[in-house]
Amino acid sequence: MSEQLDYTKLIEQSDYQKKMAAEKSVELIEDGMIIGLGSGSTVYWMLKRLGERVKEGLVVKGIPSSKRTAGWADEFGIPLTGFHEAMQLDLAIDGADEIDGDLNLIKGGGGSLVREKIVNAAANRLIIIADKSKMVSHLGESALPVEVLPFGWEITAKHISQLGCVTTLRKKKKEVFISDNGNYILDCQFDHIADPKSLHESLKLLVGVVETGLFIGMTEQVIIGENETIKIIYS
Ligand SMILES: O=C(CO)[C@H](O)[C@H](O)COP(=O)(O)O
Repeated sequence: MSEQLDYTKLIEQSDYQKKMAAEKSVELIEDGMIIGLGSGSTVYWMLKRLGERVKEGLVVKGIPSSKRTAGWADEFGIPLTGFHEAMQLDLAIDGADEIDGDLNLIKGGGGSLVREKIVNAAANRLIIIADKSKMVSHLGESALPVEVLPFGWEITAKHISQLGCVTTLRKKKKEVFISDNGNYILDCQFDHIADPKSLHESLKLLVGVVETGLFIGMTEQVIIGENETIKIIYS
């Protein structure tokens, strides 16, 4: 019974930290900006707060990095646009699964890594929001998501595993998970990612690989919710 209670408390605590970091990030949004809208549960809180500011009169447009984010933005009244209207974004705000000391990231836990990378790369500044559990000394504690074409995914998985990992085809409710782009995700568990940049480059050379969840040298600032406080880390 007490174990059950502790577990519930932990969930609530990490959610609270995500909300604090997310709300802090919305302070960086100014009138007239085009914003890259990331994906995930931390971004949910950012969208909720941004929606409140839009209702108060803030004029912004967002480019969503997933269908789910587009749905939430709609729900909160945040106007959306696309790259046909804006090729350069003022700011992107996104979550992460792991963040190392150089602010390199693993992303794609929610399966939106390709669109997230396109949106984040088009932004002048990338702000990452997270709870403190996401900070790691080295990337690779959790599996690295890699989006691959469905055709021949088995052979792509074999080539990826030859780089020194165990690959698992992502499933959701026993069905193969399909990304917003109609592709598969391979979750690749390495012992330790010693050199994230060269791993990313090696993966990108493999036919069938669409994109990796390694986001190297893109982050300007990380906002971490830590218990009752906020920690900001600059690159
Ligand atoms: O990369 C992502 C989705 O593809 C998310 O940003 C990442 O998984 C973090 O999610 P959460 O905020 O729910 O912890």
